[in-house]
Amino acid sequence: MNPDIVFSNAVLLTPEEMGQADRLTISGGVPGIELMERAGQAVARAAAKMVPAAARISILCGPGNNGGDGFIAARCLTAAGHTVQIHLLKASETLNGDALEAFVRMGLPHTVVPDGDGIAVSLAGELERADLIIDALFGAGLDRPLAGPGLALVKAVNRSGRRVLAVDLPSGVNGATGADPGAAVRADATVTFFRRKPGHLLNPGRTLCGSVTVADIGIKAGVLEKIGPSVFHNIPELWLGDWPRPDPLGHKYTRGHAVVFGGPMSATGAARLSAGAALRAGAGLVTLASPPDAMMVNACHLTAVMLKKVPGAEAMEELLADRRFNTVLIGPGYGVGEETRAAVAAILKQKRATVLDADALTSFPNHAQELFTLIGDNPAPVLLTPHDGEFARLFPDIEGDKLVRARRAAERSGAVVVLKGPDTVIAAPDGRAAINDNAPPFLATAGSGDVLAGISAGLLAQGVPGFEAACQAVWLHGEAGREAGPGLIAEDLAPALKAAIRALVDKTAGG
Ligand SMILES: NC(=O)C1=CN([C@@H]2O[C@H](COP(=O)(O)OP(=O)(O)OC[C@H]3O[C@@H](n4cnc5c(N)ncnc54)[C@H](O)[C@@H]3O)[C@@H](O)[C@H]2O)[C@@H](O)CC1
Ligand SMILES: Nc1ncnc2c1ncn2[C@@H]1O[C@H](COP(=O)(O)OP(=O)(O)O)[C@@H](O)[C@H]1O
Ligand SMILES: [K+]
Repeated sequence: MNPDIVFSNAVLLTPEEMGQADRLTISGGVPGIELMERAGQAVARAAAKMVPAAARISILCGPGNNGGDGFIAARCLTAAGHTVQIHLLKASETLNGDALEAFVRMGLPHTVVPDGDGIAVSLAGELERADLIIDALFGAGLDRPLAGPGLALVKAVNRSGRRVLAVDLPSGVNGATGADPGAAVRADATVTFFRRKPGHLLNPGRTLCGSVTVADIGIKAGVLEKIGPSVFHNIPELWLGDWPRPDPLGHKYTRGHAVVFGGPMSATGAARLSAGAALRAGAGLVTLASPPDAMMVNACHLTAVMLKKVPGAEAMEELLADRRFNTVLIGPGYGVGEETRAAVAAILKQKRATVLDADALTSFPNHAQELFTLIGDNPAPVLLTPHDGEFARLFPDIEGDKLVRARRAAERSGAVVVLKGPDTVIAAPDGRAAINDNAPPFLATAGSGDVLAGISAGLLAQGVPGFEAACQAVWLHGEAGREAGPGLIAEDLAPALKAAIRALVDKTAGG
């Protein structure tokens, strides 16, 4: 990975790390109120784009700096000719620091939400008539589930059915995990500052944010050197430097040869999907190794993918002795049980780049440590691509949010773990992690995961390092899903991959 990535827009910061960026900037000579001014002005600009001229805007302000951003936005929007109603969750006497300064600078009339578990009918009515509600209740400082008037206000906002702009995060969403313990605001748009947080990408946070924009508030990227971020947004910027560009003087063997081990006659489709995707992802050659009974059906369906008959363990070892097969994929449609465990062990002992998916994961619940030892002894990259169910079987004691679970699993197994779903997390044993957000829900279709495993193998075959190959594969899978669009089935993904790769290569003009 390019070391400059820690300064890039792909960086994600936890609320604590964002606080550190804030403190480093302030100690570097930029007053906190200046950061808050820029943040509040960015919120006002975003709000102005969401409403007509002379609109009615209700701004809900919490007791901390999130509320401070709200006061600045209120001042700017009033100056721009909008009618702004300001509601404080706590009396202004409780404000301090930059938020108090922002309140004083605002100098506009406001009301304080009375204590209790409900809100006044008049406030609920006002929210229902607003052209826009700005949620500046809680952001990075949320440290417990909402309760009392804060909770009542959030519920009223969601009941109002009006457009909502959240400041930094929808109130109630945990910036580090995306969790919404209790309740949270459902926003149409969110303006955050400097860099995104994991909670903007992990569900349910991502859905609650609506569209996210990141405003520059004058924090310099240089502060990131001290913070040392390790969690990233899975965007091309993160891994473009490792994108495998074919050597103009090369040949098919210089692009790698992936072998996919397929299942018996009754379950051949999954491995074929993987093999086709590996070829589309750029592997120079792909061989589908099948048991004898599956040869005919595979032969009837395949053209560019090559076939090899593998009647048993001995034949498998013979095939793997050929070092030109530089990447192995096993699992899709392979079958669950002891034979699969033995096959996986034989593969990992060959110390090749390896992708273990589906049945290759499901075969190990009571033998997980055995698997992790084999992975630890293999210096080549190993990718595990579980969905939540497969993950729970392999790592039954690992709990927590998705980011924490994927990172712990990677650390324990020594593999790159791709924990799949709408917000797939890719985690490396060295602590790096990336969160993906480009996958459309149409990807939840039979065989879609087999395609992802195949793309991963195709990239590993071209020599891409494990973490980067997994990130590239997950992103391309998402792009292929968007390209194929509604109504897609897994067979559509490999052809759509061509357009996704073309768009990527055109963008980088790197060929
Ligand atoms: N770089 C930065 O860190 C910047 C931060 N800014 C704003 O500052 C915000 C963070 O400010 P704060 O750290 O003051 O945090 P918040 O304003 O998000 O909330 C903190 C306050 O809310 C209370 N609180 C937390 N959870 C609660 C709950 N569930 N119920 C009731 N009260 C609760 C806390 O005790 C504290 O008083 C960011 O979200 C952003 O909007 C901006 O002003 C610009 C710069
Ligand atoms: N709601 C969703 N939104 C986006 N992507 C999804 C969603 N649900 C599943 N996916 C993706 O679809 C793929 C499904 O893989 P998997 O569960 O292994 O299915 P299969 O075994 O049928 O191939 C994964 O890459 C996953 O991230
Ligand atoms: K907020």
